[in-house]
Amino acid sequence: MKKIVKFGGSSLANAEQFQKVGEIIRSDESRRYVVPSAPGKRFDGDTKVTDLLYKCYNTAVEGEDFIPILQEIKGRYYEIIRGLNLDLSLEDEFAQIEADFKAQAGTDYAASRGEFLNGKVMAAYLGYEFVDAADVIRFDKNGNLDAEKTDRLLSKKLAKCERAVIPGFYGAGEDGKVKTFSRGGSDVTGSLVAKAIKADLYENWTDVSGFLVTDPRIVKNPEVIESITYRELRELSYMGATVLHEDAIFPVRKEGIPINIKNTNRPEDKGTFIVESTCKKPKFTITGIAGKKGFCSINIEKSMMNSEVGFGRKVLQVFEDQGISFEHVPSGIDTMTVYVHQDEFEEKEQQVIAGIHRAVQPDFVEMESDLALIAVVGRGMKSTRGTAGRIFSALAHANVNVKMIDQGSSELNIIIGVENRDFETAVKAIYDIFVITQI
Ligand SMILES: Nc1ncnc2c1ncn2[C@@H]1O[C@H](COP(=O)(O)OP(=O)(O)O)[C@@H](O)[C@H]1O
Ligand SMILES: N[C@@H](CC(=O)OP(=O)(O)O)C(=O)O
Repeated sequence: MKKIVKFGGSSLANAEQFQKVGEIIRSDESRRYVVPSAPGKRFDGDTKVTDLLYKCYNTAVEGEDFIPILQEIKGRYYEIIRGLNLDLSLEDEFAQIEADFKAQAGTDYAASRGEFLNGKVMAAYLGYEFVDAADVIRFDKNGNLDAEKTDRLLSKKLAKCERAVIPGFYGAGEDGKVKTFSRGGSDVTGSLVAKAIKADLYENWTDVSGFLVTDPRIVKNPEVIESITYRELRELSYMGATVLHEDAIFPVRKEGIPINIKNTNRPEDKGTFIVESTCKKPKFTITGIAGKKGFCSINIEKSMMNSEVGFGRKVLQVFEDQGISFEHVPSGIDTMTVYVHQDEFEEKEQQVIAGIHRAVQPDFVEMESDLALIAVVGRGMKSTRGTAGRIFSALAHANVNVKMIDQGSSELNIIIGVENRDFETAVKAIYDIFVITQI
């Protein structure tokens, strides 16, 4: 039996958390490969080491004194080292980091040092071998993960390690330059390691007892999802359920390796199992609710749009030419609406509008910003009548105005657009109807 265990920043924020992690790993012989994140927040209002590193590096680039911030980061690691009574010095590593910051080694390199240093501490604490992710996780020249090469390098290296610590979040290009995944990317590293070692299980340890039906920052103590399919999870994590990085699913999904989300502070809780498929019926009609704020809609109207072959393609081409990806495109007979991320769209707004006018000569283009999208996801929805009806009556009761509805053809999810200010109310109302009152 081989398990890979990934611990998030909340599980490694200080020595006390490290001790819990140590106990978890030592209590099961098969927990042989460990992927740590950088130390996270120790308390509400604290700063993650990764954020301190970004700040420190930006200060260096601006030519200002970055040493006090670097000292603060060093303090975080020595607090852990001392608390664990480890005989470990990070002086050489910090001297190197200081020199590299002066030489402006890059933002990704800077951010990656959080995981690099925590990997060193973890390896010393457990007596496991340290494997630098820069040697085994490869990015191509466009900055995308080279999945095949990574798999080859990782499996070759780890075949020779009985027990190893591989820091999360980063790898390197062919030229050796360090590159990180997007935020939360240690989950992806865990998944890549799971695939490479053909793990029986990928345990992802965090500060909640599994994947919850909805975000605990919106609904107090939501129910835990016992089991969820990769497809459902992909929808939820893409739509903002931050507990697992949206790209962490692909490597393990190919191999059918289950992921178990577990709580470092309550290891006895079963957590959530993420699997390829399951005949277990979900406890409720829906599996989960997630959502994101900050979208913008561009509504295009033109009489007889329905008979103009190629209309949609021409409109979407304008977005493509500006490098903007679209989220949803609901359409009517003479209307078509494109939903995009507001931050991506705002700076190119006028070019897009001009482009649409040139491409399709619309009668009318109207925009609306500050919108939120909510995804209601569940494999059980397909076989249940009235799901959409229940959602909309709950939203009407909560006085939420629905701006857009999009039901995927898989019937796995329903996407609802609302105003940003109604977002939390809408999520609570949907949770209530399906989980609390169940009417
Ligand atoms: N549906 C959800 N289920 C569980 N946690 C969620 C969900 N949506 C958002 N979260 C948030 O995700 C957090 C865990 O992810 P993250 O902060 O990345 O943890 P870690 O530091 O362990 O990687 C939880 O503390 C919770 O606030
Ligand atoms: N430390 C990185 C990568 C990461 O995955 O962290 P965490 O596991 O704490 O979400 C970040 O803050 O983005």
